[in-house]
Amino acid sequence: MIRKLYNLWPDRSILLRIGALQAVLAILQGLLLGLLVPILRALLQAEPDFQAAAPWLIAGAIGLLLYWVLTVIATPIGFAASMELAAALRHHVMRHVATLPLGWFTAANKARLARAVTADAGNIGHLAVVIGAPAIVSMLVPLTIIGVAMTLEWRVALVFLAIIPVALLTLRHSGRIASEADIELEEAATEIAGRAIELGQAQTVLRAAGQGQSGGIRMREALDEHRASYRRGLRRVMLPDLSYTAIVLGGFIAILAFSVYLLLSGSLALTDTIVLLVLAVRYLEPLGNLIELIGALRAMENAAVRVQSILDTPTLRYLPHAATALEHTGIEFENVTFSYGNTPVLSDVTFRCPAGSTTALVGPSGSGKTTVTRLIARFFDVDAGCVRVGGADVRQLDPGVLLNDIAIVFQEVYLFDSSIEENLRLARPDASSEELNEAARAARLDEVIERLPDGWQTRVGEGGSRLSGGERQRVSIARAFLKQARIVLIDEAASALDPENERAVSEAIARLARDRRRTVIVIAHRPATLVAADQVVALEGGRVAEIGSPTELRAAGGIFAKLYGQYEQARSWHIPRRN
Ligand SMILES: Nc1ncnc2c1ncn2[C@@H]1O[C@H](COP(=O)(O)OP(=O)(O)OP(=O)(O)O)[C@@H](O)[C@H]1O
Repeated sequence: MIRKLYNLWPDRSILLRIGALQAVLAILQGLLLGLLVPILRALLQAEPDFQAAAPWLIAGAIGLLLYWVLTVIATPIGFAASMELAAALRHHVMRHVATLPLGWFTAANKARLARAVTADAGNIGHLAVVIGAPAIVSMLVPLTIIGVAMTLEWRVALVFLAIIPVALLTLRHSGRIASEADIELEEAATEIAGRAIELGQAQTVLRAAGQGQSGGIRMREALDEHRASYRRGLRRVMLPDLSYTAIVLGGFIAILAFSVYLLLSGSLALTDTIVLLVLAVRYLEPLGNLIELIGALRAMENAAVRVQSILDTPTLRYLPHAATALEHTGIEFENVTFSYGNTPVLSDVTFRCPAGSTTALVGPSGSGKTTVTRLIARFFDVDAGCVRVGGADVRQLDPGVLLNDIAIVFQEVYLFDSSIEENLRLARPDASSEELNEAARAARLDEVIERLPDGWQTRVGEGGSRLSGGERQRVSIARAFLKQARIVLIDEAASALDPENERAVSEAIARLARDRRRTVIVIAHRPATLVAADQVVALEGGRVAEIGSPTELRAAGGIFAKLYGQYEQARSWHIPRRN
């Protein structure tokens, strides 16, 4: 896993440089400690021999200087490398999610994504360097010290060596538990982030329903769970951590006891005993640090697993022989079956919208109308059957080709917090001002712009909050005109707009549909839109219940006739009639 991530490093030679530098630093540290042997031997005599110690002291000073210079060089290289890895990871993840089906973007996954590109990528980059360096030091310094101890007293050196396997075994166990605790804690943290996103998105709904507090309760639950898992984690890692510390301390006591025994039995000189004990302290210190390093290493590995799990999410697949242009603008559903996860939504849906026609999609709430439009724009892929646009399976169409020719007018129109002009230009950045004006006129947006304080340059607020729902929809319809899209998918507002917007939006939709160069599919709620359609596809429970012209279906007295009656009734309640 970690190797996979290291492969993402843009310039891997930098890793070799860091590794080599750290190895040199570690060996240098060990050798500097080795210099203690001749120095202490010369100085710890009854008559200290400064002359004998002097060359070793000079060598030590030069070694220390070299150590300092190498550390100064290593620090910025490590910093640059960690930034590079984090940036490469972030780009990689963002490129990947841009190709995922829209269904993937749930609140929980948005939270995972946010953590992956912020904390996780940053930690991986940082820890890769921060752990890498001391890990090399913590391995090489003890090994160098064992080499030095061998030259002094091989039997004590063996005690040094014997500590390693026992320590590593405990370390492995402790690392596994630390890793499990870290995974649990991270899951709780992601849950908090998901709830926070959900809470932000649902504010309007929660407040409107007087449920602002219950939103807070869900958040508090997540926070409590996070705190609890933190405490659980601490309790779980405490015992293995303490055992490891006990082994390291026990190791020192063993070295001390054995060295004193050898001293008392006359086989080890006092100076060598002191040197061995100094070496033992320096030997055990990096071993002691390993417990923290292993925790950080596991945390990094877990972060890498989380990032990798996003990178492993399958992207939309493209069938071979990609079509590079639409032959016509007809749309066909052939035995389409689709579910969101395990929830079946469409079953065996078949219908055809000839090029240039207008099709009204009707059906009770939840019957799958919006899903039909999403499948045409390939926000999701069908489970079975086939959706064809311009004669080609949408999975064969280059995404650019498909979306260039499709404009979508959603019920809830999202606008960016910039000017009306910029929001419109999204549809065609190179449009001339004449084309912008024409699109605005066609969508009856010109009347709205005239009223706004700064006209075209008026900022619309986040999500378009400074415009009414109907006005936002007019912007969206103007985008469709401007884009000159040959296929338009419209989700007509189900709730009644104010009379002025109602008329303007209906007129604009009718104008879009009148142009026979366009194929229009409209999820229709207004009797006027329904009557103007060439055909009606009525869905019920995810199946096609009726297909025919509006007149035929009204006469047939089925589901369409019933819905038509309901819509008419609803209109008569909501729209004040003027006589
Ligand atoms: N992203 C999603 N994930 C899971 N289920 C979904 C998702 N979107 C819609 N559904 C479910 O799929 C079913 C069909 O939804 P769809 O929005 O297509 O119906 P609709 O006919 O357009 O409804 P409405 O008229 O209320 O907008 C519903 O039961 C809905 O809850």
